[in-house]
Amino acid sequence: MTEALVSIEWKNDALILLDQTKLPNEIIYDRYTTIQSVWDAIVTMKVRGAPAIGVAAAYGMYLGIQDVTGSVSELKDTLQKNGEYLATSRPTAVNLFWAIDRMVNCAASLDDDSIEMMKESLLTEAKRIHQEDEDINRQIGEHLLTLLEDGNGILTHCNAGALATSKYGTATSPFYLAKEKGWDLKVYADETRPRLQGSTLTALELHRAGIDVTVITDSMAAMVMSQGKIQAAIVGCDRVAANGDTANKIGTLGVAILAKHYKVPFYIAAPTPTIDMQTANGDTIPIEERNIEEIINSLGKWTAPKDVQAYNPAFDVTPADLITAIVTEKGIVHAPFEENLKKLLN
Ligand SMILES: CSC[C@@H](O)[C@@H](O)C(=O)COP(=O)(O)O
Repeated sequence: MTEALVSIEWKNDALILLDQTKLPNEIIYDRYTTIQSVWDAIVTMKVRGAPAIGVAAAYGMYLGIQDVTGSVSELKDTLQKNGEYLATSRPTAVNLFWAIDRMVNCAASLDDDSIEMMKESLLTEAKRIHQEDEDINRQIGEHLLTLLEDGNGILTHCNAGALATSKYGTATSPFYLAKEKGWDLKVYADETRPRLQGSTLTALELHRAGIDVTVITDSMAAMVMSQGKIQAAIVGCDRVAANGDTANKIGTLGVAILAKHYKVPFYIAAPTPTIDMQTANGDTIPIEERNIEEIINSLGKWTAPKDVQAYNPAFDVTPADLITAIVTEKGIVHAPFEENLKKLLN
């Protein structure tokens, strides 16, 4: 077991981010002191994963008001504008917009404070968002663990791990907690084309934690399920719509369809900030499309003709009827999701 990697930290008045694009080969931490650099880190996926994007955005909002010295209303206007700017970084993970709103609403609730006090309160709010994420993940893990048994094989896709969050991860949280209990879970990590978050990140963090992890290519998931090696599939999410339809990393939908075929329960690990009751269903979740070079030139060389057409949606939507349960920090939600999510959030 090697020391756990911390992907996001606030230290000496700066945001410290582990550059996830360099993993697993290099462990490089960069220091961020401007909102523009935080925006860039989100766009280039140096920080990625819905909760980590939200936490980074909250600190980015704080960094963006450092030069404001005028009135309280000037500070609020700047915060609003900065929120609109950060919101252009990535479209799918609702945690980004949720964290921006939290910071704007925090400022709105501080009418009478001096500008310095407001800045202080906004830093406290960003730190609270950061700490809450850690607490939420542990609780999600405890709920997920009640659905598993010692010795189970679990398939996961992408990285909904400690690297994508403050600690524990969401989908990976039960793996860490099972380890604390002395259970032996066997985790299969889909490599997750095209950016390989499963092999570069999930395999790395679980391997460092001494958790039994096996990397497979995405196209092997059907085979391992057909061999009876998988007792549950657990994935994270970038946005859960009001009816339970869930956007997550491209390839998740395929895993859900396979799970249904092989009668394997398919669980979404969902922190409540990732549940978006304003979006009625999956049809209106904005799906990010990324540069096609991620597909045709991502392995250090061209893997297709340079000028060929390619299509690179970064997320897909799993319809609610393929989901066995949505596991949140507040409890486990089953169908009918719309009704039960409303009850959970009230
Ligand atoms: C706890 S992270 C949940 C999701 O954000 C994760 O599964 C995922 O799809 C991440 O996508 P990414 O494009 O790497 O940001």
